[in-house]
Amino acid sequence: MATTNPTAINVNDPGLITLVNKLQDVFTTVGVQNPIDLPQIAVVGSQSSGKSSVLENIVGRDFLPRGTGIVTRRPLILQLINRPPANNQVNGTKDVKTSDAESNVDEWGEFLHIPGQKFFDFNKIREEIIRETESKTGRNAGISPAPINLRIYSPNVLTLTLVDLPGLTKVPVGDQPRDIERQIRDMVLKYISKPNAIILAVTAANTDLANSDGLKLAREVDPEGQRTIGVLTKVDLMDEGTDVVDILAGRIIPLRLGYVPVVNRGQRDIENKKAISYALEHERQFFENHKAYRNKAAYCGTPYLARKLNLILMMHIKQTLPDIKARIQSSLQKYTAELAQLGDSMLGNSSNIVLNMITEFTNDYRGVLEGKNQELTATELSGGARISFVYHELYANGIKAVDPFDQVKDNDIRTVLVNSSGPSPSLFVGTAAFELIVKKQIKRLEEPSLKCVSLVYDELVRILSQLLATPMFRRYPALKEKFHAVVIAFFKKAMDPTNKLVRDLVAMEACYINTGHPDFINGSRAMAIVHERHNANKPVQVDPKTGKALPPAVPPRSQSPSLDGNEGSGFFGSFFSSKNKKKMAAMEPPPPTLKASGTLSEKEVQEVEVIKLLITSYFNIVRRTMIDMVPKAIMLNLVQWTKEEMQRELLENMYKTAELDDLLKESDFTIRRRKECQQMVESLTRASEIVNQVQ
Ligand SMILES: Nc1nc2c(ncn2[C@@H]2O[C@H](COP(=O)(O)OP(=O)(O)OP(=O)(O)O)[C@@H](O)[C@H]2O)c(=O)[nH]1
Repeated sequence: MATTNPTAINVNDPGLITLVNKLQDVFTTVGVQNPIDLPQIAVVGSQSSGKSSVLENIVGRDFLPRGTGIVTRRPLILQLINRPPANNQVNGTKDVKTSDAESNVDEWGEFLHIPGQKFFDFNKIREEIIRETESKTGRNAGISPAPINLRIYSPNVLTLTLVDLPGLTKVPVGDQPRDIERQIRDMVLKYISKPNAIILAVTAANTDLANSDGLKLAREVDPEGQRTIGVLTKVDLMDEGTDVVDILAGRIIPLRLGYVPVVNRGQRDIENKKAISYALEHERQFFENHKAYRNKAAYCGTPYLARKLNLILMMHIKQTLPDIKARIQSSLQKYTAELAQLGDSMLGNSSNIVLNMITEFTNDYRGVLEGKNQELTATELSGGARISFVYHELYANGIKAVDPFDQVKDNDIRTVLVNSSGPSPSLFVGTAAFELIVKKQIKRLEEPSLKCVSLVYDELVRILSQLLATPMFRRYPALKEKFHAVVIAFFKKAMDPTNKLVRDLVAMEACYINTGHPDFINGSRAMAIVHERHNANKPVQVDPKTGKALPPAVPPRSQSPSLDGNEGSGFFGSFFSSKNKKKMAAMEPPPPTLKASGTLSEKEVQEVEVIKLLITSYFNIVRRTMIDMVPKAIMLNLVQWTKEEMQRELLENMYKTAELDDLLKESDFTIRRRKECQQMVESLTRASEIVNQVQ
C-alpha cells in the first residue's frame, strides 16, 4: 500500500494524512512542545447537537461517553489511522467478521497517557475516557482544557485527526462554575482560531440555523467561511414537509466547504444498544428514500462526510506542507546549533578544558577592553568604551564641578589674608594666603578621583559578568564561581595600588604649588588686571572655565569702601560695632572665633579679587592635570595591570589538579538541556525525513 511505503508518498495520496499523523507521533512522544502546528479538524456545536454521535459514526464504533448534560468535558484529540487488517496481509486468511460489540484484532485504541497499551474493547476506551476526564475535572460538571489523546487504528476508518470539544452551553447546571459558558467558549476558540484548523460546525437540523452556536463561533474566527464545514444532524427529526435543501444549496448561510446532512442514532437506539452498522445502514436508507434528498443521496450521510473531511484535510496539508517543511528545517537548525553549543558530554581531559577556558577568558577580557570583541553591539557601549565614558564624561565633569568658591567666600579669603600677614598689616597680596586656600581646594579633588577608580572597578566587574555569561560557563557552574571569585579578588588586589597612586597624585598637587607653571596667571599680572578693572570702577569677573578675566557684565557689587577706618568698616569694624561698644570700652579679650566681617576696604576688595583670580587660574591647571593624569593612573595600575596579569593570576589560582574535576561538574541545566536538544534533533530529523518523502 502507498501509505506504508516509506519512499513514495504522493501529494494526491491519502498517505499525506498518514504522514501528518506520523509527524504528530514523532512530536508527541518527545514530550516537549510541538514546534509544528499540524492541521486538525475541531468539532464544535451546542450541547446535545450530536457531536459525539457524528464522531462515533465516522469511527464506526461506540466508544464515547454518553449521558445527559455536559458529557465531553475535556478536549479529545482523536487520531484515526487507517490500517489494513494484519491477518489479511500476513496470512492471507479471510477477514474475521465481528459484530460491533465484539473486539476485533484489527481495531484498537491507544491513549497517549497509557503508552503501549492497546484497547481492543471499545467499552474499555469509553471507561478510560470517563476515568481520565474525572481525574482532571472531578466528578462535577467542571471542564478542563487539558486534552486527552486517543488514537484509533482500524481498517474501517479513514485517516483523520479530529478534536471533540465540550458542547457550547448557556446555563450552568448543578454545581457547574457560573462562568462555564465563557470557559467552554475560550477553550473552543483556542482550537478553532488556529488558521490551520478546520472547523466542523455541528447544528441540529431541527433547530434554527441562524441561532447555531457552532456556526456563530466558527464565524468569529472564520468570517469568510473558508475553513468551516457545516454538519446538520437530526435530519430525521425534522417536521414533516421541512428539509435542509435550502441550507445545502448555500441559500441560508453559505460556507465555501458546504454542509453535509447526517442521521445518527436517536437516544432510544442507543439505549437499545443498536449497533452503529445498523445506524449507518438506517442513515443510507433514510437519504436514499427521502424525496428531498433522493437525487443527492451520494452527498449525504456519514460516509460522505468522512470522505469529504479526509479530502479537505489532505488539501489543507498539501497547502501547508511547504511551511511545515520550512519550520522543521529551521527548528532542526536551531536545536543542532544549541546542541553544538552545549558541547559533548565527554570532553577531553579536565586540565585541558580549564586551560582553554583561561586562555579564552583572558583573550576575551583583553578584547572587550580594547574594543575588539566580536559580539560588539551597536545598541550600547561596551567594555573599553564604557571606561572611556567614565573618564571623559563622568570624571571630567565631576572634576569640573568642583568649584573652589562654593566653599571659599570673599570673607574667608579676607580672613586668611589678614591671618597670613600676621600681626603687621600686609603690604601686598600674600602668596601664602593663595597657597593655603588653593591647597585646601586641591584636596577636594581626591574624592571624585577615588570615585572614578571605583567606577572603573565596577566596569571591570561588569565585563567579568558578561564574560561569565557564556554557555560554556553555564555548563560548568563551579568553574564559573571559581573564575568569579579569583577575578574579583584580583581586581580588589589591584585597587590598593591604584587608589594609592590616585591619592598621591592629589597629594603631589596639594604639596607643591608651582606658581611658575607656564599657564598660571602670575601675581603681578593678576594685580594689573584687578587694578585696571578697579580704575574703571568695575569688578573683575573671572571665567570659571578659563580663569581669564572677563569684561564686566554687571554693575559693581560693593561700594568703594572708605579708607578712613570708620566704625563699621574695615576688618574689625563689625566686631566693634555699636552693640559691642561696651566690650570695646572694657577691653575684653577677643571672642574664641574671630572672623573678618564688615565692609571691605578698597585695598581689601582688590586683594580678594586678586587672590580669587589666582585661585581660579591655578585650580584650573590642577583640574586639567587631574583629568589627564587620574585615568592614566587607573589604566596603569588597574586596567592595564589586570589585562596583562589576568592569565598569570588565573593560572596561579585555578590550575590546581586536585580541584579540576570538581570545577568541571556540569550543571543540571546543561545535562537536561542537552538531553532535550538531542531528543528534538532526533525527532526533527525523523520529521524531516518524513516530510521529504513527499514529492
Ligand atoms: N434522532 C436522532 N437523534 C440524534 C441524532 N444525533 C444525535 N441524536 C441524539 O441527540 C442526543 C445528543 O447527541 P450527542 O451526540 O451525545 O450530542 P453531543 O453534541 O455530543 O453532546 P455533548 O457532548 O453533551 O455536548 C443523543 O441522545 C443522540 O442520540 C440524529 O441524527 N437523529
